[in-house]
Amino acid sequence: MSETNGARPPVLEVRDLVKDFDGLRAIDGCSLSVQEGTITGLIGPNGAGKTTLFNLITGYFKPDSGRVFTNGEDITSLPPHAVFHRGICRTFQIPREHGTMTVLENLMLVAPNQKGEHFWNCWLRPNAVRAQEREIRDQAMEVLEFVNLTHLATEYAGRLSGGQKKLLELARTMMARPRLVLLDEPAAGVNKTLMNKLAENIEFLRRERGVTFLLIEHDMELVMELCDPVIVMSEGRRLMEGRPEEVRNDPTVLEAYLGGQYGAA
Ligand SMILES: Nc1ncnc2c1ncn2[C@@H]1O[C@H](COP(=O)(O)OP(=O)(O)OP(=O)(O)O)[C@@H](O)[C@H]1O
Repeated sequence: MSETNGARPPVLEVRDLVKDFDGLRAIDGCSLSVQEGTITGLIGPNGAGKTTLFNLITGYFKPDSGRVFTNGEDITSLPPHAVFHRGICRTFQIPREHGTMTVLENLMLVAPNQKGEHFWNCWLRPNAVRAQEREIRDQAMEVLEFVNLTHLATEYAGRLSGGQKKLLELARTMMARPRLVLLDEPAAGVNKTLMNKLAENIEFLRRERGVTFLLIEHDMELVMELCDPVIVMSEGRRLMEGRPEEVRNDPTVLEAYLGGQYGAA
């Protein structure tokens, strides 16, 4: 268990993580934590290690050293499905929808503990399986309404626009009733109207459902509007953390961006 000094442990804590790729140190002793009920921003220049950190937290990569905790439980190197079962969901920079399934089916697939997954239930308890399927469908329709995609329920997910796919990703995480959602560049490729909708939804889920968010984003307008605190990563570790306005005005942050490939995000 993580040390907590009597206080409630953070929903996510990363301690001294290191990850090398063929001699390149992508994550270099990174430590940070995310407090429950926040929308925490994770920013930093290209190549700072943000996506790699997400992959380490969610079990897609194994760290060379260091630990990851959720609510004090050590989840270092657990496989992705085990991390998911601890209430941690993520989205990807490039949405990973099932293109040949409908939008509704994409959502229904995510619901946890489906009775129909077990052969014996289908055979011995068909009514229970059907009742649960109806329940999951209703939940999926509710989620679709929330993200304004009801009119696309029967559309193949592969035919959605880039922005709609981002909303579908958020909808998929909602189906899993997560405690912590890691969003990788939710606004990238999304038009202003959909981006506002996305921001509204994220804030609603935090406020009304108690979901915590850790959000990688290059769109500083969105970060400033939505995130508090903001963590800045540079060269594989945490450079600083603060209120959005503190981060924006910090000279070391500016320097990290100017030293990076593309200047300030
Ligand atoms: N699978 C991999 N194999 C080899 N190198 C990798 C791999 N994944 C990431 N890297 C390298 O690790 C470093 C950190 O990359 P990462 O994608 O985590 O940065 P980032 O902060 O998410 O960047 P961006 O904002 O551009 O998405 C980069 O130098 C990248 O080239």
